[in-house]
Amino acid sequence: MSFIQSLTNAWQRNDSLLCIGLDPDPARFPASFKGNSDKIFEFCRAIVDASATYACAFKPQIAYFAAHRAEAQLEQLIAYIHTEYPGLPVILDAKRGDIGSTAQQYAHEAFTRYQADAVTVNPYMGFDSIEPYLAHQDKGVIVLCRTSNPGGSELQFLNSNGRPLYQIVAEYASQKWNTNGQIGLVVGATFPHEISTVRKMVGDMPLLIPGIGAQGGDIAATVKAGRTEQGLGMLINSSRAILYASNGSDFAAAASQAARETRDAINLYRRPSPLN
Ligand SMILES: O=C(O)c1cc(=O)[nH]c(=O)n1[C@@H]1O[C@H](COP(=O)(O)O)[C@@H](O)[C@H]1O
Repeated sequence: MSFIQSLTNAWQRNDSLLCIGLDPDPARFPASFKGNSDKIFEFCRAIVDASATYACAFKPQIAYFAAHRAEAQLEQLIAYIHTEYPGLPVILDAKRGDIGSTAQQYAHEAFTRYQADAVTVNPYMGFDSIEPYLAHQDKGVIVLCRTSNPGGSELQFLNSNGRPLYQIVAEYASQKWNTNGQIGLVVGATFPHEISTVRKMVGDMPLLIPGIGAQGGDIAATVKAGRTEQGLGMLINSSRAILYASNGSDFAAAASQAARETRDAINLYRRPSPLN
């Protein structure tokens, strides 16, 4: 099944637009695991088991594994999610960007080594740096467009033929590059106005929207700006606010509660109503 099909099923099955980011930082683990990078899989497995029912996807961030020489634990984690929660997509957050021959290796890494269902990519080097990912035709390719960080504006808002550069990315991604329906875009929850602009430009294309929770993005404004007519179309990501909802022995229960509350807060605004 393609990434887009599994995502659409997961949106509906779990009644959720919440993507849970897996950014394991051993320094923030609860006391029994704290500082122990051999426990990354165990920590993430507890989070996954506690929160999968409230999620439409999981998004492990590769740096949090590679920095601790925990790539094998990342492989184990993605395999675990696929086995225990079949149909729930895993997005590898890698944000790679390189010349075609190297991008081919990065695509192999994401889709063959790690078996991810989708990957985040950086479009700065142009279409030939994205094309090798699209060769994996059932996989999703999620292109950075208007990122959540304040510094993103330095380049993404630069005037390009009368329009900010991020709009050119949205236009190329939706009209030139998306020949097989595999592409999504990253638009930060910290910029709801831009979410709304991108949504108008790209129809129902999936938007990965990080920036709620620890980065302070507003859930109501985000959902109203990004929702499609069907009340779908978004993967709204939260990582730290769920992973570290508690640093005590109740961390998994706290993550479960944070995930449920975040999913429910998102669902309040999924469909237009006289109140929203
Ligand atoms: O591609 C991403 O996932 C991403 C894009 C972006 O614009 N901003 C952003 O925060 N992210 C990632 O989303 C996650 C956000 O984490 P929290 O701020 O803890 O919810 C991190 O793993 C970031 O690397």
